[in-house]
Amino acid sequence: MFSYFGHLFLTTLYAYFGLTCRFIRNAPGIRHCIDLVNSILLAALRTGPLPKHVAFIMDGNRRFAKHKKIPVEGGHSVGAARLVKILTACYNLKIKEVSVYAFSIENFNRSEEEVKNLFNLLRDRLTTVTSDDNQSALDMGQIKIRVIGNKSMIPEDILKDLEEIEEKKKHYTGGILNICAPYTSRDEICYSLQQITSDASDGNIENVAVIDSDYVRDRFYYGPDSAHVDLLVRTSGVTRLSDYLLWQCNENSTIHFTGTLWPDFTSIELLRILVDWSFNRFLNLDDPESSQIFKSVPLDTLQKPPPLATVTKN
Ligand SMILES: CC(C)=CCC/C(C)=C/CC/C(C)=C/COP(=O)(O)OP(=O)(O)O
Repeated sequence: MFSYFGHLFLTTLYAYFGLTCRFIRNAPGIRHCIDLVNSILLAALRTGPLPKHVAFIMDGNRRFAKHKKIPVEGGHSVGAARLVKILTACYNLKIKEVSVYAFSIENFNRSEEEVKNLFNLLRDRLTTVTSDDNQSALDMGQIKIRVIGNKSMIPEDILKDLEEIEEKKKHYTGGILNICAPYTSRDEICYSLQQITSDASDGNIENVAVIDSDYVRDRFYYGPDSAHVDLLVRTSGVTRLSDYLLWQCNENSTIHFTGTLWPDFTSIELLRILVDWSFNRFLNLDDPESSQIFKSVPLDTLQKPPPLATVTKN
């Protein structure tokens, strides 16, 4: 119960904080107060349930660029800077694993120039945030970086640099950042099937019954080390999954769509989403067993079908 009221308090504090910020955040000297309230909020949020694995579909970079009348690559660049801020917030909250849809296989249909710019941006940003003198949250938090997807589609020079970064960070245990590029779930499932067929033709499968869901998952680009996704956030008002993490989202995953364009997506908005998630998880609203505690009528009596003997046919 204490925790329940703690969460109520947190939500109220958050609403107040969010409202105040909007009006006063540019006033001189106010930054310190905001940072202080922010750390109190983070500490309070950490006392409740939090997702272990959060994924983002970072959508809306080009529309942002169009609104701001800047070139498309400017939109992607602001988007990448925003990602670093969001990752910092996630790792400060001790969220163990974050996945981002940095490049869908479908994105190869964009102009050659945009594709080239996106890969360069990916390489350059990652090199900067992981360089030894950068002191970013990613490095300070000992975050392992993994490039997840069909690596054979990545230009050779970029792949070489990305693999160097992966190699340098592979022993880190503070958290995981999965950069999905070039990725689609269907491609990942096909990849797993190819591995399984190859296992079979090598004579390594004696009984087909060994091919269960863990066996299929272990042969994904993601590999066996990943947790299922607890929370998937898509920005920009588009309500599609775009072939992202179809297997990794299970029956308990929450999908959150927000109208905010990715470059405008702030850690405050992420906090609000996490408060909602945490609150729902605390009340366990999706779980009929535990939600009975909060309802006066037990759920099973609400939906009970009539006994078979009383059903009459006309
Ligand atoms: C370090 C690192 C991982 C950097 C990633 C950079 C980044 C933010 C990539 C996202 C690219 C992308 C295709 C965004 C979708 O918006 P869109 O281009 O589809 O925009 P739209 O929805 O307005 O058309």
